[in-house]
Amino acid sequence: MTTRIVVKIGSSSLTGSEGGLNREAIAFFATEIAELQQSGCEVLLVTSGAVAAGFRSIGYPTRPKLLHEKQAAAAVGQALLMQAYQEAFTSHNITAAQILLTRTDFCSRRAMNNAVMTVEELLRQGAIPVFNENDTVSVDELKFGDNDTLSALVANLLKASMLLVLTDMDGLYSGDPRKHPNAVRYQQVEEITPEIYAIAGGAGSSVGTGGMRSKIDAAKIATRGGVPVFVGKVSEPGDLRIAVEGTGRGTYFATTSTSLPVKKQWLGFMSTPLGSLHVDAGAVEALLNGGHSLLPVGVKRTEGHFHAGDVVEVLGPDSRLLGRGIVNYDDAQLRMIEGLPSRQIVDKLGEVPRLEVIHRDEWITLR
Ligand SMILES: Nc1ncnc2c1ncn2[C@@H]1O[C@H](COP(=O)(O)OP(=O)(O)O)[C@@H](O)[C@H]1O
Ligand SMILES: N[C@@H](CCC(=O)OP(=O)(O)O)C(=O)O
Repeated sequence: MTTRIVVKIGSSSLTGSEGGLNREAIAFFATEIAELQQSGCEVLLVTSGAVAAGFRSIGYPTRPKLLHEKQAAAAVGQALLMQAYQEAFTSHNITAAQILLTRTDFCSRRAMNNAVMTVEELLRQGAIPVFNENDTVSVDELKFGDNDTLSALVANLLKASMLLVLTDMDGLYSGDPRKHPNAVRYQQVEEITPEIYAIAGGAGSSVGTGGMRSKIDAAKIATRGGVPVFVGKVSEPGDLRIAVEGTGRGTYFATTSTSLPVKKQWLGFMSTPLGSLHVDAGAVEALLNGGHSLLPVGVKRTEGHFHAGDVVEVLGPDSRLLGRGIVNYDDAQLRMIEGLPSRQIVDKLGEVPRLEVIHRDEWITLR
């Protein structure tokens, strides 16, 4: 079986604080990827850098912060970024193909399947699919923002053997090394616990977006989907291959013992929840430890507008997220039966197809 590798390159590896593209860096990564491809791997690239590449050309002195300015910069920069990759890959006789995605593309199973088929065809033809978020059309509240999450979703969707998240730091440290010079590096993370989240900080450079925190988010999504992850630095010839082989300069995240089926991956990481249900302590116990369905009796409050079959998120009494599920009632029905024992549901609503608010088979724990 061919080894399928997703490589994500962050803005911090491609540009400096003054913006513009570091063409030497792009040529270096293209050479590393070409060598991996020549050794028989299929490589998919997820690259940031559109905003960083474009902001100076369009007249902004520093990386813009406002959405419409970032979108304008990305409209200029994405073309420059792609042109630079095309040139760099052409010198290795490789064709690069651009794929721009938004979060909403992942909400539609049809759009998603279509994207998968296109990518499979590109790989069959020996091309390198080059992904980025479609920054110019993404609306703020639905943006990935950084590309770490996007790279994890791509890795899961395309059933990659490994995800490599390349950045300017050689892995996860016990604190941001820019602020804690004595921090120590983790070579291997077996499980992403709240302690791991606690040590991961935000972006270190003025061009990066997500920092280590969003890389941990990405690692969680990918490892739960069965894809092991490397987060680290690739800067010397041969480093990418070494990272794939397991001795790279960075941190390796092991896959979880049971990987999620595609439907639950979609539910947990790709769907867009349309409402929130606040539940009581008994429901928390039933969902997290009992493997039970959520019943109306445990629901305290319903927020948002949704229909039966939509995805909602569920929050505990402390307002912390517990997970997501497919809801069996619309929001107006649910408000009528919040807190009621199951025997009273029929009195309120008449016969209902399913008594549970969320069935256990249509639930994913995200805590
Ligand atoms: N615990 C940590 N270990 C390592 N790096 C960290 C940690 N917390 C925060 N960071 C920061 O995360 C940065 C990498 O993320 P980011 O700037 O978003 O890069 P990229 O553009 O490559 O995605 C590092 O430069 C570092 O300053
Ligand atoms: N889609 C954006 C990504 C923004 C960004 O900085 O992301 P990252 O460097 O991966 O934290 C771009 O191309 O500029």
